[in-house]
Amino acid sequence: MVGMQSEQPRISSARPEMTRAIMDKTGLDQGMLTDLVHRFYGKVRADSVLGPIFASRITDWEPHLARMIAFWSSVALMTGQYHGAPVPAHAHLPVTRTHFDRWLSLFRETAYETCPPAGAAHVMIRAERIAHSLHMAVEDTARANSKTVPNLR
Ligand code: HEM
Repeated sequence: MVGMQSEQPRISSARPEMTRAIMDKTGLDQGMLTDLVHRFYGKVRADSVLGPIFASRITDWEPHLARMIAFWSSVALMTGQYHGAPVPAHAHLPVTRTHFDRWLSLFRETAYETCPPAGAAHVMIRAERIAHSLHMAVEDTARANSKTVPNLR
C-alpha cells in the first residue's frame, strides 16, 4: 500500500489471539524479529566460520532475509507466515557440530541484544530445538551417503 512502507507489517495470524498472548508474555513482536534477523545475518556474514558457507550459496540476500523473518514470525509468534522446508535446505551443507554451535552462539548473543530477556529465552528454546533436528538431519544424510561407499577397514 502506498505510504505504508515504514510502518510495521500487520500481523495476519491464523490464530491471532495466540499470537497476541505470546507477544504479551514475551515482549516480542514482528519488528523485533525483523531486527533480530537483520542483525544476526550481519554477524553471520562477517563470521570466519559461517560467512563463507552462506556466501557461496546466497547471492541475493533480500529474499533470504524476508524468508527468515517469516520463519521466525511463524516459529516464535505462531503467525503461519512461513511455508518452507528447512531440512532439505541444510541436509547437504558441509557442516558439523562446530558450525551449529557457532550459529547458536551468534543467535543467542543477538537475541539478548535485541529482545527483552523473556523474548530472547523464547526464541532460544526454539532455535536450539530446530538446530538439533537440523544437525541430526545433516548427520543422517552423511551416514546414508557413506553406506554407498564400501567400508575398507
Ligand atoms: C550450521 C548452521 C547453519 C548454516 C550453515 C545454514 C545455512 C543456510 C543456508 C546456506 C540457507 C539457504 C539455502 C538455500 O536457499 O539454498 C539456509 C536456509 C535456511 N535456514 Fe539455515 N543454516 C544453519 C542453521 C540454521 C538453523 C539453526 C535454523 C533454524 C533455527 C535455520 C533456518 C533456516 C531456514 C528456515 C532456511 C530457509 C529454508 C527455505 O525455506 O528454503 N538454519 N540456511
